[in-house]
Amino acid sequence: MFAVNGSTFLNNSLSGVPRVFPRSTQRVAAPLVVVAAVSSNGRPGDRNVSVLVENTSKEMVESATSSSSPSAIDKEAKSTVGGGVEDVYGEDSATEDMHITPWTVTVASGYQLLRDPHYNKGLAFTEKERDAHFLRGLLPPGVVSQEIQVKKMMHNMRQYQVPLQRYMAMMDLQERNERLFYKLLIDNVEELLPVVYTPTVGEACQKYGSIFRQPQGLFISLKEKGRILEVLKNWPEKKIQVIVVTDGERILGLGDLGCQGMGIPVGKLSLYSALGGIRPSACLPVTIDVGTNNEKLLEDEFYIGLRRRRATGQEYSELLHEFMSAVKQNYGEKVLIQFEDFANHNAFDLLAKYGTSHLVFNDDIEGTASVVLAGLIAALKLVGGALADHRFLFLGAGEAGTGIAELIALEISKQTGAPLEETRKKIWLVDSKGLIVRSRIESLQHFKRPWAHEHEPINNLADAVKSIKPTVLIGSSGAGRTFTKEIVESMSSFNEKPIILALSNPTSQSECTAEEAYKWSEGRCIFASGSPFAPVEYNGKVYPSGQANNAYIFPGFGLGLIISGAIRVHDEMLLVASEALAEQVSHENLEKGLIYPPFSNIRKISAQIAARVAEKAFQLGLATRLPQPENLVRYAESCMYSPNYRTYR
Ligand SMILES: NC(=O)C1=CN([C@@H]2O[C@H](COP(=O)(O)OP(=O)(O)OC[C@H]3O[C@@H](n4cnc5c(N)ncnc54)[C@H](OP(=O)(O)O)[C@@H]3O)[C@@H](O)[C@H]2O)C=CC1
Ligand SMILES: CC(=O)C(=O)O
Ligand SMILES: [Mg+2]
Repeated sequence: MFAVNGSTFLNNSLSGVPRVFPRSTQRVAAPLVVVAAVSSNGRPGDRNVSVLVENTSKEMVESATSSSSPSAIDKEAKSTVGGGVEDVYGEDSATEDMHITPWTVTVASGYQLLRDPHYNKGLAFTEKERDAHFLRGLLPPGVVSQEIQVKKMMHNMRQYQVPLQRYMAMMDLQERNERLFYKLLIDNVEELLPVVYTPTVGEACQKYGSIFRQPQGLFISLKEKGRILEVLKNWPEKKIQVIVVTDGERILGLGDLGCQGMGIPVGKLSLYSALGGIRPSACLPVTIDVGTNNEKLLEDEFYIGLRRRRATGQEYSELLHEFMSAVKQNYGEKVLIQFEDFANHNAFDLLAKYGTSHLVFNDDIEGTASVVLAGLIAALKLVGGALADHRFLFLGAGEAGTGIAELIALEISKQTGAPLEETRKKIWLVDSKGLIVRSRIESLQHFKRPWAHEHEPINNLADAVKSIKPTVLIGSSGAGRTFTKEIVESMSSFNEKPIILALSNPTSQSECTAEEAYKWSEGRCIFASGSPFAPVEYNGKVYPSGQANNAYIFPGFGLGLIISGAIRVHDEMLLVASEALAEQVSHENLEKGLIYPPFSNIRKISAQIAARVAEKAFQLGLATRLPQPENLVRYAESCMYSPNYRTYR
């Protein structure tokens, strides 16, 4: 760490680039707005705001609207008045040739309240609320609790045989009754995670155009170049804390899905709220549409995005730069921007470029690294030895593969004191052309070069396994069924307990299934996968397997950044997040062969991760939420969003 011009540089970064940050940013509480008024510039986003009726008196509405009411418009103007009888706000007194602002100030009551997903409670509105909020007659007379609503929804969900129908039912619920959606997801996380997240979200993105009903998130396309700040202001929520952004070029292991990648930021942010307790209103899903190279989508009449091939080079980077600048201008220094499912030829560069000026996190590179390191730390309790005693082989040398590799090397270096260049030598990667070796260095992308060790060329994984004899085999290729019987048997021939992680998503792209891994290793392997597999029965024994997915990390990681008011991400935070997650793996989990804790406990786990990340932010001088809270775990828990209904006056 070193200081230049009042900024501190941390020269230790997964992206290989020092992260830089100013030291003196203070947290400033935003004023509480009770009644939203029509803005003087007539922006729709500022204008059409619903507030609960109990907060609003007639005088407040009048005073809030008077400054910009069209009654202030020059009444001397000629021409006819086109609106008939003058309305209460004076809008109709504007003559036909005048420009007017089409604004409304409404209270969320009656019919509108039932259609506002933030406030709607459906049949759970009490008798008193039905009276106070003009709901009489708009609902059937029965009153039910939120618990009964959850029970009914789960009953209905289980009737659907097709996963995509469940996904659509969940999205409909999110659009209709947000709190019920989150209550359902939190209380049934293990059952519903595969619906709103991988694998089903993958299929949803592939078919996004045909299942599209209501837009979710913010779409920023090349058409909006030069106006991105304006577009951000169209989003109805103002206090954004986390943005998940994709350009749709590498959606899970499914490739370029263009604008239809929107399912991913929407899904990830649902997990931010359900698993990490970030308020839904503070979350903003964004898809940047620069076109797609997916010919099938370009020809699909239901495709929702720009019908052009992807912008690259300057056209691409200018749009991204405008977006990054607009975000900072609109939301300030402490909004977390999570890059998700960008192709690797952009992902590493974006992380390096904006890591020094924004609070950015690449989930595929950094979140995945942290979750896999956690699983490996836990697995050591089953296989023995220290990390440094193991040999690692990856199939896939992209974002996930090289990100994980770098964090493992960093952890070994931290534990042993050996230089990073040395610890990297324990790690080998195979890409589509074979083992990454020194003789290939000239043709390698920059993020692969640190892994080009001395070795004769090998062009396939099976031979690489035989030659390297890894103790840990990690699949991060996006290529399904690539861990063959021969490969798993080979791993099992020189390891008593081979560690095999098939990280690729969705299930169709998994390098092998749980059943294959346990069967081919005769029940000896320690297995986890990116998408979930049901427990496997082999030789009379049941083997449950864990989910090695960054969903364990990013919600708690983001919470930690937010509650500490962190202004930059640092690799040390990834390491402590891994340690915190590994500590949550119990003896009972390990006895079953599980190297991750169950998701059912995830909010408590996220609070632990958040506390450690926040603590690290304070230690590094990156936190701005001062003074530091005494008990960070309790503080993290107290900050978490609860989906329980609120009582309306
Ligand atoms: N479980 C989790 O939490 C996460 C899982 N993932 C999953 O990991 C997968 C990869 O993601 P990411 O790293 O971002 O993707 P990238 O495109 O960055 O990297 C893919 C890598 O796999 C290599 N590859 C592709 N096909 C083959 C093949 N048949 N044989 C050998 N190597 C191959 C590519 O080789 P080349 O470079 O030569 O083209 C490249 O090195 C995806 O399926 C994604 O869903 C990603 C993030 C998190
Ligand atoms: C899990 C995830 O981020 C991915 O597969 O891309
Ligand atoms: Mg991803």
